[in-house]
Amino acid sequence: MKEKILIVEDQFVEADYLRLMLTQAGYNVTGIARSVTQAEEMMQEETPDFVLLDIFLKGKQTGIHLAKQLTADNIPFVYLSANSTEDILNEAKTTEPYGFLVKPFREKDLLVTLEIARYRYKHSLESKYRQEAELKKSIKNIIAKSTNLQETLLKVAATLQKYIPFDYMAAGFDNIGSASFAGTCFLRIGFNEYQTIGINELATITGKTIEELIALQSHSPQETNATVYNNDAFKNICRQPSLRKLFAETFRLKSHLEMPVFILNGRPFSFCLYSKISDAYNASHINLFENAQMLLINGIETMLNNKNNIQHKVNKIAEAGFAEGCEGIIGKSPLLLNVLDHVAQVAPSDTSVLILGESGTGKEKIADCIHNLSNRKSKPFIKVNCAALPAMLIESELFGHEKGAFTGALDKRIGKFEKANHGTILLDEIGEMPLELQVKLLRVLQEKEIERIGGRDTIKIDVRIVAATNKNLEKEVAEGRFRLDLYYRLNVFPIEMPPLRQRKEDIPVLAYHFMNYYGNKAGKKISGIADDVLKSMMAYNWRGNIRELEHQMERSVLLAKGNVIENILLPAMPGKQTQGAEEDYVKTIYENERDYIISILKKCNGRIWGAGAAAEILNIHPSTLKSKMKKLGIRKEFIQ
Ligand SMILES: Nc1ncnc2c1ncn2[C@@H]1O[C@H](COP(=O)(O)OP(=O)(O)OP(=O)(O)O)[C@@H](O)[C@H]1O
Repeated sequence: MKEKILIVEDQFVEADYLRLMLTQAGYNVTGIARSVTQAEEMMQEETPDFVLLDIFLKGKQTGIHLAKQLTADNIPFVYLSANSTEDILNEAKTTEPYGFLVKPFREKDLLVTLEIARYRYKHSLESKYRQEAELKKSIKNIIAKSTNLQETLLKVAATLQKYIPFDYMAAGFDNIGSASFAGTCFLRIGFNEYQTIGINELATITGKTIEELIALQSHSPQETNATVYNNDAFKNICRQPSLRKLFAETFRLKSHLEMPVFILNGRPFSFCLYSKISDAYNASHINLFENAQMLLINGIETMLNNKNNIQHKVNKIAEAGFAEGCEGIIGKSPLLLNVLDHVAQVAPSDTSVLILGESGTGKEKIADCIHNLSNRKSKPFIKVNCAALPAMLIESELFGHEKGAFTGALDKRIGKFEKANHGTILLDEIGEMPLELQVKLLRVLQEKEIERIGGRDTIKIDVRIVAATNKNLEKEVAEGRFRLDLYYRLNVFPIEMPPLRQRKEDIPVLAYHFMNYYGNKAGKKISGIADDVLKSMMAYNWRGNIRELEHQMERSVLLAKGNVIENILLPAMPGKQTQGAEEDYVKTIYENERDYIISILKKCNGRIWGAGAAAEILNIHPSTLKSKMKKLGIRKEFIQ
C-alpha cells in the first residue's frame, strides 16, 4: 500500500513541487496544508503515515507547535526549513523529528531522508517498547524490594539515568521545607555514584538558611504537566530567584525536565531532572516517564504508608565506579557519562550498534565495553578494520574461503564472522567497506548466514554486530558510496562519541592516567604534571583527540628530567595558541570536588568528625574524607 504523506508548507510553488516529486516516487500525498489549523483539520479527515513539515507557516502557530502534537499522536515527521535561527533549530530538535531537510534540496535528498526517517521510525517504536518494558520491570523490582522512600528514590534515580539522563535530581513534595518533607536531591558524581543532598546539606552547600530555601521554594511552583526546559527556555526560567536558579548556579545545570506525579491523597510529588547538557530533554523522555508513572505512584504511596519512610539523612551512595566491563574508560564529563548510559542501555540486547565519532575519540574502547557488558562476554570478540585490508582480501578475511577457491588459496580458511560465532564482531571503519562487500554484509545481517568464498553451503551464524566509523554515513549514502539499506540496518542504535574539545574537563584525568601508565612502562617515577603544562593542555585543540593526547603524554614522560612533567611540546595550532589558556580554562571535576570539600570544611570550621561536621554533611565516613583530603591536597591552612 502506498504511504500517505501530508505536506504542511505555506509556499504554494514549493508545496506543489514536493507533491510532484513524492507522487512520482510512489507516495500518496493526502493534502497540502498552509497552516497548523488546516493541517489539524486534514489529519482529522485522514491520518497520514508521515508529515513533511515546514517550520514557518501562515498564521500564528509554527510547525514546531504542530510537531508537539504529532509526537504526542506518534505520527512521524520530517522538518523542511530554510534560514532558521539556532534557537529555532534547537527548539525544533526537542520535538524529535525523524529528519531535517534544509531548503533548497534535491529530489534525491528528499527521498533518501524519507527512507531513513521511515526506517528510524520503525526501529524507534521497537526500542521504545523495549525500553518501556525494561524500565517498568526495574521499577517494579525496586519497589518490591524496598520499604524506605529515600532509598527507593535513589534506586529509581539510578535506574532512570539509563533512559532519561540527569546530573541532578530533586524528588519530593511541593514543600521542601515542611516537617513532612520526604523528598531529597541526588547529585551525580560518577557513572553509578550519587551524592544524596537533603535540605540541611543543601543549606550548607549553598550558604542559605532553611528559611531562605523555603522562601525560594515558594517561587518555584510545580508544573502541572511534564515540561521540558532546554537552552534559552531554561535560562528564562532561571532569571528570577527560585530553587531552580539556585540548583542551576550551584551545580552548573543547563536544562531541566519536570515530571509531576500526582499521588492519590492529592499531594503533588515531582521528579525534577536537571542536566549539564543544554538540550538534554525531549518529548520521548516525557512519554517514557508517563508510561512508568502509575508504578511510581503506587510505589510512593506504599512507602508513605510505611512508618520507616521518612529518613532525613541517607548515608548511602549508590555502588561506586563504572559498571564492570567499562573499567578502562577514563573520564567523568557529562558527555562521556551520557555515552556510557547508552552503552549500559544497549549492551544486554542483541541490537546492532553504530559508533560514530572523530578519530581517536574512543570508539573501539566503547565497542569493548558493549561486548563486555553483554551476555556474549565469555564468547569471542573479533575486530576487523575494514580500511586496513585491500578490497580483495576483506571478503576472504570476513567470510573465509575453501581450499583452491582462488589462486593462492592453498588451505581452507575460517573467516572472522565464523570465528565470532555466538560472540560480537567489530567492523571498524565501516565507511571504507567496498560497495560489492556491503551487499554481502547486508545478507549476513538479514539472513544471519554466510558463505565461504568457493563454498557451496551456507553457514548459519549468530553474531552481534558493532560497527564504527569517523565518516558521515548519511553523506556517504547521499553520494552513492554507502548502501542505504545497509545504513538502515546498522543505524538501529547510534552512539556518538564526543570529541575531546567538548569534554575538556576529562583532559587532566586522562593526562594523569597516561602519565602513570607510561611512567610505569618506562620504569620512571613520575608523580605529577606542572600546572602550566595542564593549562596549556586544556587550551590546546586536540585534533587527534585521546590518541593524540596519549602520544604527547608518552613523549613527555620519556623526556621528563625529574619526577614532574614540566614541559609538553604541543604542535602549533593554526591561529590561536596557548595564550587563550586562562580564559579557556575549565575547572576539572577534581578541582570542583576539591573546592566543594574546602567550602564544606570552611562552613564547619574545619571539623571532620561528629554531628553537623563535614563528613556527616558529605555523607561519607570521616576516614574517607580524610583520605580524600590527602589525595586532593587539602591542608588545614586552606580552611582557615
Ligand atoms: N575514555 C578513555 N579512557 C582511556 N583511554 C581512552 C579512552 N578513550 C580512548 N582511549 C585511548 O585512546 C586511544 C584511541 O582510542 P580508540 O582506538 O578507541 O579510538 P577510535 O575512535 O576507535 O579511533 P579511530 O577512529 O582512529 O579508530 C586508545 O589508545 C584508547 O585506549
